[in-house]
Amino acid sequence: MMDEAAADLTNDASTDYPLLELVRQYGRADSHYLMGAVGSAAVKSFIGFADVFLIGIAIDALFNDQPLALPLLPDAWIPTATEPLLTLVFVGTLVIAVNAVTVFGGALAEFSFGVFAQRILHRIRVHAFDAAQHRRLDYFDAHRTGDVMSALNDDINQLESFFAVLISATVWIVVTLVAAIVYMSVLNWQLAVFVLLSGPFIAVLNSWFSRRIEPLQDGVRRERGALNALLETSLDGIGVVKAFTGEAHEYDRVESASRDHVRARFRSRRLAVRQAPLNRLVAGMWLLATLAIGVYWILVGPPVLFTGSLTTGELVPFLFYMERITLPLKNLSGVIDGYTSAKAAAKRIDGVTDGESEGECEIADDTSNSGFAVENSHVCFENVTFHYSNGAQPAIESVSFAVESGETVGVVGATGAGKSTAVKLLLGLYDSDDGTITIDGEDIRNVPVRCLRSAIGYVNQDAFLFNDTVRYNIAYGADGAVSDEQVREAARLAGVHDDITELLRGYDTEVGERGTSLSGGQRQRIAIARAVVDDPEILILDEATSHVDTKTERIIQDQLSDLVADRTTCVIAHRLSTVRTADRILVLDDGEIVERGTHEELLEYDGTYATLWNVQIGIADASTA
Ligand SMILES: Nc1ncnc2c1ncn2[C@@H]1O[C@H](COP(=O)(O)OP(=O)(O)OP(=O)(O)O)[C@@H](O)[C@H]1O
Repeated sequence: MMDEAAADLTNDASTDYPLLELVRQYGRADSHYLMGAVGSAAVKSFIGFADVFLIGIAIDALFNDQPLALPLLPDAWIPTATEPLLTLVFVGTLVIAVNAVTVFGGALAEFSFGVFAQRILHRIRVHAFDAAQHRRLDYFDAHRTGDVMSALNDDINQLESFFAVLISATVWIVVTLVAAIVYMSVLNWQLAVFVLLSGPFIAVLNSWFSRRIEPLQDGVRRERGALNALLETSLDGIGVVKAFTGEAHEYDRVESASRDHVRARFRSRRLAVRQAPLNRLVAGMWLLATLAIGVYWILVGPPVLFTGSLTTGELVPFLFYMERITLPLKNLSGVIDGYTSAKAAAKRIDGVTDGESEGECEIADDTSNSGFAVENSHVCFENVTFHYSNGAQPAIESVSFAVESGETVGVVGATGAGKSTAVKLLLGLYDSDDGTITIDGEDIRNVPVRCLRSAIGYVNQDAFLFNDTVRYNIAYGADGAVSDEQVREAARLAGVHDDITELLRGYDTEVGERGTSLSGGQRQRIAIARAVVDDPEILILDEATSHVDTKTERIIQDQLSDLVADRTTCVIAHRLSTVRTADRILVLDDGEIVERGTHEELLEYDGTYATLWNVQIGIADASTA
């Protein structure tokens, strides 16, 4: 079963024709490939049908003494009835020419469909990824990362078979049916009408199946997403799994999710496999009935409701065409199955791309394009209240404070008090429910996200590092646009330069997945270097030195003091010595500010802060005793 806590990715509000919408949105630039492919496939199928027609005409010319009537060819080219060998060679050459056109048309169609498929998939993949990374953070609170990855990977790959194979198969089916009907009508229009009467039966049968298969395909993709999400979290937390010998538990969870996926797939296949034999049965019955009518007509005369004559040379190709129709009908169920599966994938991709994004400003090389640049970095919270979408209580309630330009403010409070939430609101990662947050007097809702965030250097509690070199991770803070010397300077400020030079490959050392080849303290300091490398106007350190010993922390603070001196800085810390020298300290409790002042003022006030301080001093005394 799917994890109930995570929302389903499928966008049920999506258009009824999500695949058509994808082609319209992303396929326009390559529509000439699509047109070329459809045209080649149509020519291939239509011309390919001429061989049987030619053979039928040859039969009547050779055995029934009828003239060789070949439409579109000048009479002077056509052999007369007195030249049977020439007739045979002539028709044989035409059949070879028809097959050559068919082979060439088929190759051209395959090539063009392939190019179109790869180009449109590239655009969808890149756009879907970009849309995903611009979704608001609460989207990722509500959906599992593995599920989103499954949409960006599995579901987009699923579309490959739609663009590269299914469109061509559909064209083939349509053209085959149209061509067969045209050729059959030319041979005998009355028998062709009889064959057409099978159409409504087949249409009703297949629409019944597709209506039932579609929700089952949605279920398949949902279960696949859930399985992927589980695989991702299990492997992501492999260290914890091993430490708690949780392998058997993880195995059971994956086994159960895989079983759910197999069941969902089985439910949809079980229905789909009945479709092909039923189509075949209807087509076979019609073929037999046509054969019976045709034989009776040739031997006895026209049956009731039929008039005129029918020759063997007409009936034989007619039956060949009917047989050729049954082939696409046999494939119709596979095409419908593939189509519903691709439609389910498209709805999930739509679930990623269609929704509220962060309103990113045009990606500009400099902030001047956006019309706003943070200058004084004066930050003000006014009566800010915020609930997480899945939280019962507000994480922040009626919070008001102002940080003057160049000031350092410390934020302390018990775990879960709302400290990190406050800075996430300042970064615009979430939007407050009530109240306003301003920078330099401008509501941050009106400041383009890119401009806002490029003005803020942020070190969060995770100190997440990318699986790349130390240099890459530090330079990331400035979009990679910094010199090696700037990277080293940032590392010095963060007190990690010496540690880096002692690594095997210095700044070129690969830090491993999430930086696991480094110590927690090294990771935090590299994250600080990343935050300061671009010389941001505002610096936010959220538990940025919690893994660093107090001596190293003091060194970092001394080194950062120059940097911090002329910029607005917000330091969140549990260790109160970290914020002791701040210009102002805010004490948060249960989402509200309960005390504010300098270290000395708060000690004198003798409230929550003083109690916390005394406890920490007591711990320090106990440890040194
Ligand atoms: N993404 C989230 N979705 C739902 N609730 C959240 C989310 N992040 C935090 N919360 C809740 O919001 C409240 C405030 O969390 P926050 O992380 O701001 O606290 P904090 O003071 O920074 O805690 P700590 O010192 O432990 O980091 C907590 O009750 C927490 O459970």
